[in-house]
Amino acid sequence: MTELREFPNQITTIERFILDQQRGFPDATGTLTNLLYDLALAAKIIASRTTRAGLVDILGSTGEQNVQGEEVQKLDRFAERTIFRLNDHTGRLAVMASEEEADIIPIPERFKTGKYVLLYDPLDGSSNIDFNVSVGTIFAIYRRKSQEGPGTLEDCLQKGRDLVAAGYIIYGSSTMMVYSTGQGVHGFTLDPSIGEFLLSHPNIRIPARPKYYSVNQGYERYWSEGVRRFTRWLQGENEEGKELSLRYIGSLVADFHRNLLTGGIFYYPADSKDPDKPHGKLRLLYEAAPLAFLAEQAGGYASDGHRPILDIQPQGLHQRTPLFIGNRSLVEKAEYFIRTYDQG
Ligand SMILES: O=P(O)(O)OC[C@H]1O[C@](O)(COP(=O)(O)O)[C@@H](O)[C@@H]1O
Ligand SMILES: [Mg+2]
Ligand SMILES: [Mg+2]
Repeated sequence: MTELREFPNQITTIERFILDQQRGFPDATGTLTNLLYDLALAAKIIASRTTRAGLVDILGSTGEQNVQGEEVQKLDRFAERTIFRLNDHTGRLAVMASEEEADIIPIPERFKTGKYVLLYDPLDGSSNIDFNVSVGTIFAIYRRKSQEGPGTLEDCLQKGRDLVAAGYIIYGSSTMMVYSTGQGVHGFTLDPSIGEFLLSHPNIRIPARPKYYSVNQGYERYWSEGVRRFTRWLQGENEEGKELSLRYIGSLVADFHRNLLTGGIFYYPADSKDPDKPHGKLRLLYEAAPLAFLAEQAGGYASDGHRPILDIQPQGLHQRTPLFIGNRSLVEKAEYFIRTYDQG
């Protein structure tokens, strides 16, 4: 009988791992290291609610509407407050911005500002919160562009290519934190019995043989010709004999995480469903760019159907973008179908 290992061969906490990575940068001041620590702590606090969701007052709506026009869930609000309150007073940040807040989030005047910029989707997969389906948090870290003092909108509108670090937390059957500082993608699993994130998935690489495609096929009638033909190709209408299986959770973090480990493609294309959202639903700054950074670090690729997500210059805090992300061969195939069958 296979003996179940109580712990990984090597027990490495996220703190230890981040510190070891920092050693590679003699000029490092430890500020980024501490910022990642704070995000790991925020993840533990949010996980302490998600793992007891039905027992604590965290399910359901707040009755408010956010800048996206979506109903704000109690867990959206709790996650938002937790990340803000853990980062507003540390002196590490110049400014923050969140998917839930209309404007940039300044550092309170009574606190010092610092050299980094934190952008985040506090709770991703909100439509799944009340049904015990995996949800997540997504974060993106940039260096400020402005000199000193309060950070600016310009500090938040940076291309994904300029990311210093990005990652997500997934609150699922286990809680994991997956991030990259440009030195590969690494995953840590929270052991609630000791309250530590331990290294469980070092150096994640997207497998070359993809297994799944993930898209909300309920919107097919609103898709362009190119996207519809690409989907047929994924389903097996191709000479390469490729046939992928469909998986769609409806939480971007969870769909991306699965495909990162199994190989595959997630896409949320532009569609004609909602004239107010001609560029699809997902947000460039809080969702597409940070995950694109991870995808490329793991050997994959992310595109808006025409160009790399990481090369898009953001024009606004809540700019939306079509997203095709996963194995490079599949995303490039999507670009080929869109280029071939969709004008413009
Ligand atoms: O219900 P749809 O249209 O398929 O949209 C699902 C998508 O919307 C999202 O929930 C949007 O993110 P938020 O939950 O952060 O608003 C993604 O996680 C998910 O991929
Ligand atoms: Mg989201
Ligand atoms: Mg969200």
